[in-house]
Amino acid sequence: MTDAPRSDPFRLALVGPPNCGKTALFNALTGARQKVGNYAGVTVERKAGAFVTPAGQRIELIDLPGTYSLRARSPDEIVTRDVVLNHHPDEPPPELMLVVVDSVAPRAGLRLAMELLATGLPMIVVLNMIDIARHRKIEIDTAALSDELGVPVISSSAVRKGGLEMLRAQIDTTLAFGLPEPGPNLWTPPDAADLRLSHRAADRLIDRAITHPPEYDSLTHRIDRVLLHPVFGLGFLLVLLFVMFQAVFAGAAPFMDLIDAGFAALAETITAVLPAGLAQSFLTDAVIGGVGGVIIFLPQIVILFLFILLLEDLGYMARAAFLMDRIMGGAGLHGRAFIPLLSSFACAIPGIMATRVIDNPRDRITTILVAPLMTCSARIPVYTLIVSAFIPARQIGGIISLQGLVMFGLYAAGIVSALVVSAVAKFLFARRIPSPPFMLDLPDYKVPRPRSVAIALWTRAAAFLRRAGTTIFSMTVVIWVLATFPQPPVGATEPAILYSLAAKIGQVIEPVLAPIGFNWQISVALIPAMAAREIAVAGLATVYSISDTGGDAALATLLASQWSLATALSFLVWFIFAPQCISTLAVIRRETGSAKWVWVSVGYMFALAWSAAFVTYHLAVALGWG
Ligand SMILES: Nc1nc2c(ncn2[C@@H]2O[C@H](COP(=O)(O)OP(=O)(O)OP(=O)(O)O)[C@@H](O)[C@H]2O)c(=O)[nH]1
Ligand SMILES: [Mg+2]
Repeated sequence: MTDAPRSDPFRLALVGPPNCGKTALFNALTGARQKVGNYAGVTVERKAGAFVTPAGQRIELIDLPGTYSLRARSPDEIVTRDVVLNHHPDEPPPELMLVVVDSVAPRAGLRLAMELLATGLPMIVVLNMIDIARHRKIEIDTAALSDELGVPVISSSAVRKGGLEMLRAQIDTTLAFGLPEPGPNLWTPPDAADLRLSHRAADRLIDRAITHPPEYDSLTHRIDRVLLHPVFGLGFLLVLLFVMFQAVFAGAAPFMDLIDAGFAALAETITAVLPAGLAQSFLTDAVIGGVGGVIIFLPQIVILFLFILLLEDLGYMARAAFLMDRIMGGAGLHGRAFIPLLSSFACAIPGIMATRVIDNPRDRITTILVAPLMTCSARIPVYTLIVSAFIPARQIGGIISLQGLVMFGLYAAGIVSALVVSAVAKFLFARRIPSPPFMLDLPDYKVPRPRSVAIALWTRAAAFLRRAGTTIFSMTVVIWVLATFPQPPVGATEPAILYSLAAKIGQVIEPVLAPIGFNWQISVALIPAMAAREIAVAGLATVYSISDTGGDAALATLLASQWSLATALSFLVWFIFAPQCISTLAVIRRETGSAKWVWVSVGYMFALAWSAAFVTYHLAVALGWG
């Protein structure tokens, strides 16, 4: 037995099948705030954190994507395999594995534990979610499991107070006795027959050590009889999405008014205190008009994220994927594409990363190509601004807001075009290759915990505000400078902004965008908006408030008086398709490992954006909305 703690940290890794609570354990042990969710494939990257055991031993803990076997197929599983089998030359292998097993559905985890024994690495088997198992009166004989496997087996609950005590104590015990030298690595990729055999071995283990109460008609099964019903289930999903977008639009309105009033008061104070001039213009036009004009959308973004987080934690995501499988399959999308695409409603970047759960490279690339068409939260400010400026705030039938309906239509347009593009891609490239069958574990429903939802919501709201304070702010400053300088010559008769560099740049680009009804002000806002879509709003706000000499009219009012409905519609359609986000393109480059797919994305999306906007604009003009 060694007495003093080792000075350099021990390297421990969390390994286990998807959705067994590895990240929840990681967060609970290290105090990190990595994303957890009640569906398979939440973690797709390796993440490291640190903590100190009760005995004072420093630990470096690695959280890994879930996998059923080291015979990795999809890119996320390969991450796990490479850490466990030490395929990274510059990273030492883990010294101890914490093999996490879902106590309620232990088969996959126990089978994996048996497979991992062959790697020769020491391990502790952690029966997680023991709180649920106890609640269901599932009896687990950990001593028997430990005897059979020949390794320590303890139980834990990542979400209950005191649920980690045994795990911490066991880590100390294992380390105090000195880790055994890793045995020889005898692991070989199991084939189908090996897997069948080892599943049977896992079943024997379960028979010996785990007793289930007879006939447990769980709440999950009862709920699923309705929610997975081919007709009611799909109806429920549609109603749910509809309510979600109505809530995003209508529920946020009072809060947005409040923020708006706050900024208006601030602008008034500034105009009263500072003399008219560059400083006043910078603060009111760039900072308040531009950045403030984006921050106003925080309530909508928070409501959208709240819905997504609740659905993720409840365990509804995998059900929605199951319901959509037929429809998506018809469009040539893999069933596993659903969760990445739904995540893209928040932001295409995590959405594209989530495609790592798709093992077939062709299916994965198709999903990556269409993910940016889903309406990400950065489009919310753009859509809301134009919708509130041009669509009357009427109620249909007294309950459904017309503006909310148009928003819903914009989201639907993104979804439908993603389906069409993937169908075309399938038709062009892969007509004869059948898609493999879709298998996705349906997790048990879990009541979301308010604390973790609140933390996750705060993390996302903070990220939005940080973006407003950094990327959006700096781009807005650039636009303000361009729109302010050079200043008009003495005795100039035209509006000052027409002498600025921005006007000159806008006029150069205008010929390309004039056929789709865009003026030079829009052209000026679009280029910096490549850094983030919200900048289009901040940019328009800055340009229009610099040129607005009449006072402090809201941007929506200004736009309504300056743009035709045809231009507004064309602008909306442009933002459905245009690849206005450099970060997304960078992630496509990284995840596909080639610049080719970046060019394919940029090319098809700009082409689609321009032609769809062209058709929309001319159709609208023909209808007399020019
Ligand atoms: N009741 C209960 N819920 C838990 C426990 N551990 C995790 N959960 C929940 O189970 C779900 C899955 O947890 P994650 O930590 O995301 O699972 P994971 O193993 O990291 O999943 P992947 O990253 O997809 O492989 C989440 O909804 C957690 O809140 C537990 O001990 N008890
Ligand atoms: Mg995880």
